[in-house]
Amino acid sequence: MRKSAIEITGLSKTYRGGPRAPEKAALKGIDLDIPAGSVFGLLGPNGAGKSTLINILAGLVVKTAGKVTIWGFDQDVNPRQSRAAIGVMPQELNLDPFFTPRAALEVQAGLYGVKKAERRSDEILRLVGLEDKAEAYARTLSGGMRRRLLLAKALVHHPHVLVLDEPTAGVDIELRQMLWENVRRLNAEGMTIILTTHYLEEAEEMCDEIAIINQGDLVARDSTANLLSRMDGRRMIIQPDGEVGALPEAEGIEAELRGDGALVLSYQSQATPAEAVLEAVRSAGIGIRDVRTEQADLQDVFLELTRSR
Ligand SMILES: Nc1ncnc2c1ncn2[C@@H]1O[C@H](COP(=O)(O)OP(=O)(O)OP(=O)(O)O)[C@@H](O)[C@H]1O
Repeated sequence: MRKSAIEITGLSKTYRGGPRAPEKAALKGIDLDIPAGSVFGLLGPNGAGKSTLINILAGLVVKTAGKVTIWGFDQDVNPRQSRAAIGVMPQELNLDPFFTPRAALEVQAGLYGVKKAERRSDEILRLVGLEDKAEAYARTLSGGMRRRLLLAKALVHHPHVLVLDEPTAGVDIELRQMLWENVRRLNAEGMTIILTTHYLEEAEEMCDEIAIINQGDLVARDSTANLLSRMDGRRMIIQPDGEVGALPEAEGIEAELRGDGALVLSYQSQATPAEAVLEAVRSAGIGIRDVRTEQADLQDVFLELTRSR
Protein backbone atom coordinates (compact mmCIF):
# COMPACT_ATOMS: atom_id res chain seq x y z
CA MET A 1 0.00 0.00 0.00
CA ARG A 2 1.18 3.52 -0.71
CA LYS A 3 2.20 5.57 2.28
CA SER A 4 0.08 8.64 2.88
CA ALA A 5 1.63 12.05 3.40
CA ILE A 6 -1.73 13.49 4.48
CA GLU A 7 -4.89 11.72 5.60
CA ILE A 8 -8.03 13.77 6.01
CA THR A 9 -11.33 12.30 7.23
CA GLY A 10 -14.67 14.03 7.68
CA LEU A 11 -13.04 17.45 7.64
CA SER A 12 -15.48 20.32 8.14
CA LYS A 13 -15.07 23.99 8.73
CA THR A 14 -17.90 26.38 9.42
CA TYR A 15 -16.94 30.00 9.89
CA ARG A 16 -19.07 31.59 12.56
CA GLY A 17 -21.46 34.27 11.38
CA GLY A 18 -21.77 37.77 12.75
CA PRO A 19 -24.64 40.22 13.17
CA ARG A 20 -24.69 40.80 9.39
CA ALA A 21 -22.92 37.76 7.97
CA PRO A 22 -24.54 34.33 8.10
CA GLU A 23 -22.31 31.43 9.10
CA LYS A 24 -20.42 29.84 6.24
CA ALA A 25 -19.77 26.12 5.71
CA ALA A 26 -16.44 26.33 3.85
CA LEU A 27 -15.65 22.58 4.07
CA LYS A 28 -18.43 20.00 4.33
CA GLY A 29 -16.96 16.71 5.49
CA ILE A 30 -14.02 16.06 3.20
CA ASP A 31 -12.17 12.74 2.99
CA LEU A 32 -8.86 12.98 1.18
CA ASP A 33 -5.69 10.96 1.07
CA ILE A 34 -2.53 12.48 -0.39
CA PRO A 35 0.13 9.89 -1.24
CA ALA A 36 3.70 10.42 -0.10
CA GLY A 37 6.03 11.42 -2.92
CA SER A 38 3.34 12.87 -5.17
CA VAL A 39 2.92 16.29 -6.69
CA PHE A 40 -0.70 16.81 -5.74
CA GLY A 41 -2.94 19.52 -7.18
CA LEU A 42 -5.76 21.03 -5.16
CA LEU A 43 -8.10 22.82 -7.54
CA GLY A 44 -11.42 24.59 -7.29
CA PRO A 45 -13.16 27.80 -8.27
CA ASN A 46 -12.90 30.92 -6.10
CA GLY A 47 -14.37 30.38 -2.68
CA ALA A 48 -14.33 26.57 -3.01
CA GLY A 49 -12.50 26.11 0.29
CA LYS A 50 -8.89 25.52 -0.85
CA SER A 51 -7.31 28.16 1.38
CA THR A 52 -9.39 26.96 4.31
CA LEU A 53 -8.09 23.42 3.76
CA ILE A 54 -4.49 24.57 3.41
CA ASN A 55 -4.75 26.82 6.45
CA ILE A 56 -6.08 23.90 8.50
CA LEU A 57 -3.10 21.79 7.36
CA ALA A 58 -0.78 24.65 8.30
CA GLY A 59 -2.38 24.96 11.73
CA LEU A 60 -3.60 28.49 11.02
CA VAL A 61 -7.33 27.74 10.97
CA VAL A 62 -9.05 25.56 13.59
CA LYS A 63 -11.26 22.90 12.04
CA THR A 64 -14.86 22.42 13.16
CA ALA A 65 -14.83 18.62 12.87
CA GLY A 66 -12.85 15.74 11.41
CA LYS A 67 -9.37 14.32 11.59
CA VAL A 68 -6.14 15.43 9.93
CA THR A 69 -3.00 13.32 9.99
CA ILE A 70 0.25 14.70 8.58
CA TRP A 71 3.09 12.25 7.97
CA GLY A 72 1.46 9.85 10.42
CA PHE A 73 0.94 12.45 13.16
CA ASP A 74 -2.63 13.29 14.18
CA GLN A 75 -2.88 17.08 14.42
CA ASP A 76 -4.88 16.85 17.65
CA VAL A 77 -2.72 14.23 19.33
CA ASN A 78 0.76 15.29 18.12
CA PRO A 79 0.40 18.93 17.11
CA ARG A 80 4.13 19.65 17.28
CA GLN A 81 5.22 16.73 15.12
CA SER A 82 2.47 17.24 12.58
CA ARG A 83 3.41 20.90 12.26
CA ALA A 84 7.09 20.04 11.85
CA ALA A 85 6.23 17.69 8.96
CA ILE A 86 4.76 20.42 6.77
CA GLY A 87 6.00 23.69 5.27
CA VAL A 88 3.67 26.21 3.69
CA MET A 89 4.47 28.91 1.16
CA PRO A 90 1.53 31.31 1.63
CA GLN A 91 -0.12 33.51 -0.95
CA GLU A 92 0.32 36.81 0.85
CA LEU A 93 3.72 38.45 0.84
CA ASN A 94 3.76 38.87 4.63
CA LEU A 95 7.39 39.40 5.60
CA ASP A 96 8.98 41.39 8.36
CA PRO A 97 10.41 44.43 6.50
CA PHE A 98 13.39 44.77 8.84
CA PHE A 99 14.79 41.27 8.52
CA THR A 100 17.32 40.34 5.89
CA PRO A 101 16.61 37.06 4.07
CA ARG A 102 19.32 35.27 6.06
CA ALA A 103 17.97 36.60 9.36
CA ALA A 104 14.39 35.69 8.35
CA LEU A 105 15.48 32.10 7.73
CA GLU A 106 17.40 31.91 11.01
CA VAL A 107 14.37 33.20 12.94
CA GLN A 108 12.08 30.76 11.15
CA ALA A 109 14.49 27.89 11.89
CA GLY A 110 14.52 28.98 15.54
CA LEU A 111 10.70 28.92 15.64
CA TYR A 112 10.75 25.33 14.40
CA GLY A 113 13.48 24.34 16.85
CA VAL A 114 16.06 23.54 14.16
CA LYS A 115 19.44 23.37 15.93
CA LYS A 116 22.14 25.80 14.78
CA ALA A 117 24.34 22.99 13.45
CA GLU A 118 21.46 21.68 11.33
CA ARG A 119 20.52 25.00 9.76
CA ARG A 120 21.21 25.42 6.06
CA SER A 121 20.17 29.00 5.45
CA ASP A 122 22.82 29.72 2.82
CA GLU A 123 22.09 26.53 0.93
CA ILE A 124 18.38 27.34 0.87
CA LEU A 125 19.03 30.93 -0.24
CA ARG A 126 21.11 29.55 -3.10
CA LEU A 127 18.36 27.11 -4.02
CA VAL A 128 15.86 29.94 -4.49
CA GLY A 129 18.39 32.28 -6.14
CA LEU A 130 18.62 34.80 -3.29
CA GLU A 131 22.25 34.32 -2.28
CA ASP A 132 23.12 37.84 -3.50
CA LYS A 133 20.37 39.30 -1.35
CA ALA A 134 21.18 37.45 1.87
CA GLU A 135 21.88 40.71 3.71
CA ALA A 136 19.31 43.00 2.05
CA TYR A 137 16.31 44.22 4.03
CA ALA A 138 13.09 42.51 3.06
CA ARG A 139 11.46 45.86 2.32
CA THR A 140 13.97 46.44 -0.49
CA LEU A 141 13.19 43.11 -2.20
CA SER A 142 11.02 42.99 -5.33
CA GLY A 143 7.75 41.08 -5.31
CA GLY A 144 9.41 38.13 -7.03
CA MET A 145 12.25 38.07 -4.49
CA ARG A 146 9.76 38.12 -1.64
CA ARG A 147 8.09 35.07 -3.08
CA ARG A 148 11.45 33.34 -3.29
CA LEU A 149 12.01 34.18 0.35
CA LEU A 150 8.59 32.78 1.31
CA LEU A 151 9.52 29.53 -0.42
CA ALA A 152 12.87 29.52 1.40
CA LYS A 153 11.10 30.06 4.74
CA ALA A 154 8.81 27.10 4.07
CA LEU A 155 11.88 24.89 3.62
CA VAL A 156 14.00 25.74 6.71
CA HIS A 157 12.80 22.83 8.84
CA HIS A 158 13.21 20.26 6.05
CA PRO A 159 9.51 19.34 5.93
CA HIS A 160 8.27 16.09 4.38
CA VAL A 161 5.36 17.94 2.80
CA LEU A 162 5.56 21.30 1.05
CA VAL A 163 2.39 23.26 0.34
CA LEU A 164 2.43 26.00 -2.29
CA ASP A 165 -0.67 28.21 -2.29
CA GLU A 166 -1.07 29.84 -5.73
CA PRO A 167 2.72 30.15 -6.10
CA THR A 168 2.68 31.49 -9.64
CA ALA A 169 -0.21 33.97 -9.50
CA GLY A 170 1.08 37.12 -11.17
CA VAL A 171 4.75 36.10 -11.32
CA ASP A 172 7.05 36.45 -14.32
CA ILE A 173 8.26 33.57 -16.48
CA GLU A 174 11.70 33.40 -14.89
CA LEU A 175 10.30 33.04 -11.39
CA ARG A 176 7.74 30.52 -12.57
CA GLN A 177 10.52 28.41 -14.07
CA MET A 178 12.59 28.69 -10.91
CA LEU A 179 9.61 27.53 -8.88
CA TRP A 180 8.85 24.54 -11.08
CA GLU A 181 12.50 23.52 -11.23
CA ASN A 182 12.61 23.56 -7.45
CA VAL A 183 9.35 21.67 -7.17
CA ARG A 184 10.66 18.97 -9.50
CA ARG A 185 13.99 18.76 -7.69
CA LEU A 186 12.48 18.65 -4.18
CA ASN A 187 9.95 16.07 -5.33
CA ALA A 188 12.71 13.95 -6.89
CA GLU A 189 14.45 14.05 -3.50
CA GLY A 190 11.29 12.62 -1.93
CA MET A 191 9.33 15.65 -0.80
CA THR A 192 5.56 15.51 -1.24
CA ILE A 193 4.27 18.67 -2.91
CA ILE A 194 0.73 20.03 -2.64
CA LEU A 195 -0.15 22.98 -4.79
CA THR A 196 -3.13 25.12 -5.62
CA THR A 197 -3.18 26.99 -8.88
CA HIS A 198 -5.62 28.78 -11.11
CA TYR A 199 -3.56 27.83 -14.15
CA LEU A 200 -5.02 24.51 -15.15
CA GLU A 201 -2.46 23.77 -17.83
CA GLU A 202 0.14 24.13 -15.09
CA ALA A 203 -1.68 21.60 -12.90
CA GLU A 204 -2.02 19.29 -15.89
CA GLU A 205 1.71 19.46 -16.50
CA MET A 206 2.98 19.36 -12.92
CA CYS A 207 0.59 17.20 -10.89
CA ASP A 208 0.45 13.39 -10.75
CA GLU A 209 -2.86 13.51 -8.90
CA ILE A 210 -5.57 16.08 -8.54
CA ALA A 211 -8.44 16.82 -6.19
CA ILE A 212 -11.16 19.25 -7.18
CA ILE A 213 -13.15 20.99 -4.47
CA ASN A 214 -16.36 22.86 -5.15
CA GLN A 215 -18.41 24.70 -2.55
CA GLY A 216 -16.81 22.80 0.29
CA ASP A 217 -17.29 19.33 -1.24
CA LEU A 218 -14.73 17.08 -2.89
CA VAL A 219 -16.07 16.53 -6.42
CA ALA A 220 -13.15 14.60 -7.93
CA ARG A 221 -9.93 12.97 -6.85
CA ASP A 222 -7.94 10.95 -9.33
CA SER A 223 -4.69 10.72 -11.23
CA THR A 224 -4.36 13.51 -13.78
CA ALA A 225 -4.31 10.92 -16.58
CA ASN A 226 -7.56 9.30 -15.36
CA LEU A 227 -9.29 12.64 -14.97
CA LEU A 228 -8.38 13.54 -18.53
CA SER A 229 -9.41 10.18 -19.95
CA ARG A 230 -12.82 10.56 -18.30
CA MET A 231 -13.44 13.32 -20.76
CA ASP A 232 -14.22 11.74 -24.06
CA GLY A 233 -15.06 15.05 -25.67
CA ARG A 234 -13.34 16.13 -28.88
CA ARG A 235 -13.53 19.23 -31.00
CA MET A 236 -12.94 19.32 -34.73
CA ILE A 237 -11.97 22.74 -35.95
CA ILE A 238 -12.50 23.35 -39.64
CA GLN A 239 -11.48 26.26 -41.82
CA PRO A 240 -14.18 26.29 -44.51
CA ASP A 241 -13.05 27.15 -48.03
CA GLY A 242 -16.08 29.35 -48.68
CA GLU A 243 -19.21 30.82 -47.15
CA VAL A 244 -20.99 28.58 -44.64
CA GLY A 245 -24.72 28.50 -45.22
CA ALA A 246 -26.49 26.02 -42.96
CA LEU A 247 -24.54 24.42 -40.13
CA PRO A 248 -23.97 20.65 -40.30
CA GLU A 249 -26.62 18.67 -38.46
CA ALA A 250 -26.17 15.11 -37.22
CA GLU A 251 -26.82 13.14 -34.06
CA GLY A 252 -24.08 13.53 -31.45
CA ILE A 253 -22.52 16.54 -33.16
CA GLU A 254 -22.83 20.13 -32.04
CA ALA A 255 -21.77 22.72 -34.60
CA GLU A 256 -20.89 26.33 -34.03
CA LEU A 257 -19.50 29.01 -36.33
CA ARG A 258 -16.89 31.08 -34.53
CA GLY A 259 -16.38 34.80 -35.00
CA ASP A 260 -13.07 34.16 -36.80
CA GLY A 261 -14.88 32.04 -39.41
CA ALA A 262 -13.81 28.64 -38.10
CA LEU A 263 -16.42 25.92 -37.83
CA VAL A 264 -16.19 24.08 -34.51
CA LEU A 265 -17.80 20.65 -34.15
CA SER A 266 -18.01 19.08 -30.69
CA TYR A 267 -18.57 15.34 -30.33
CA GLN A 268 -17.80 12.30 -28.17
CA SER A 269 -15.07 10.23 -29.78
CA GLN A 270 -16.42 6.86 -28.51
CA ALA A 271 -19.90 7.39 -29.95
CA THR A 272 -19.09 9.39 -33.05
CA PRO A 273 -16.18 8.53 -35.36
CA ALA A 274 -14.33 11.45 -36.94
CA GLU A 275 -15.46 10.19 -40.35
CA ALA A 276 -19.12 10.80 -39.37
CA VAL A 277 -18.26 14.37 -38.43
CA LEU A 278 -16.51 14.97 -41.77
CA GLU A 279 -19.47 13.42 -43.57
CA ALA A 280 -21.88 15.81 -41.79
CA VAL A 281 -19.73 18.73 -42.91
CA ARG A 282 -19.67 17.55 -46.54
CA SER A 283 -23.44 16.92 -46.50
CA ALA A 284 -23.98 20.52 -45.45
CA GLY A 285 -22.13 21.51 -48.62
CA ILE A 286 -19.13 22.91 -46.78
CA GLY A 287 -15.70 22.54 -48.36
CA ILE A 288 -12.75 21.93 -46.03
CA ARG A 289 -9.62 24.03 -46.43
CA ASP A 290 -7.98 22.89 -43.21
CA VAL A 291 -8.87 20.69 -40.27
CA ARG A 292 -7.54 19.85 -36.83
CA THR A 293 -8.88 18.19 -33.69
CA GLU A 294 -8.52 19.04 -30.04
CA GLN A 295 -8.87 16.72 -27.07
CA ALA A 296 -10.52 17.67 -23.81
CA ASP A 297 -8.09 19.20 -21.36
CA LEU A 298 -8.17 19.80 -17.64
CA GLN A 299 -10.11 23.00 -18.22
CA ASP A 300 -12.98 20.96 -19.70
CA VAL A 301 -12.87 18.47 -16.82
CA PHE A 302 -12.87 21.31 -14.35
CA LEU A 303 -15.80 23.11 -15.96
CA GLU A 304 -17.80 19.90 -16.27
CA LEU A 305 -17.33 19.10 -12.57
CA THR A 306 -17.88 22.57 -11.16
CA ARG A 307 -20.33 24.24 -13.53
CA SER A 308 -23.61 22.46 -12.83
CA ARG A 309 -23.36 22.58 -9.05
N1 LIG B 1 -12.48 34.05 8.07
C1 LIG B 1 -13.60 33.79 7.38
N2 LIG B 1 -14.80 34.12 7.88
C2 LIG B 1 -15.94 33.85 7.21
N3 LIG B 1 -15.98 33.24 6.00
C3 LIG B 1 -14.81 32.90 5.45
C4 LIG B 1 -13.56 33.15 6.10
N4 LIG B 1 -12.56 32.70 5.29
C5 LIG B 1 -13.17 32.20 4.20
N5 LIG B 1 -14.50 32.31 4.28
C6 LIG B 1 -15.49 31.84 3.30
O1 LIG B 1 -15.34 30.44 3.14
C7 LIG B 1 -15.47 30.05 1.77
C8 LIG B 1 -14.21 29.33 1.31
O2 LIG B 1 -13.12 30.26 1.28
P1 LIG B 1 -11.62 29.87 0.89
O3 LIG B 1 -10.81 31.09 1.05
O4 LIG B 1 -11.22 28.66 1.63
O5 LIG B 1 -11.80 29.53 -0.65
P2 LIG B 1 -10.69 29.32 -1.78
O6 LIG B 1 -11.07 28.09 -2.49
O7 LIG B 1 -9.35 29.38 -1.17
O8 LIG B 1 -10.94 30.56 -2.70
P3 LIG B 1 -9.87 31.47 -3.51
O9 LIG B 1 -9.42 30.67 -4.66
O10 LIG B 1 -10.72 32.64 -3.89
O11 LIG B 1 -8.78 31.83 -2.53
C9 LIG B 1 -15.75 31.33 1.00
O12 LIG B 1 -17.13 31.45 0.84
C10 LIG B 1 -15.24 32.42 1.91
O13 LIG B 1 -15.96 33.61 1.74
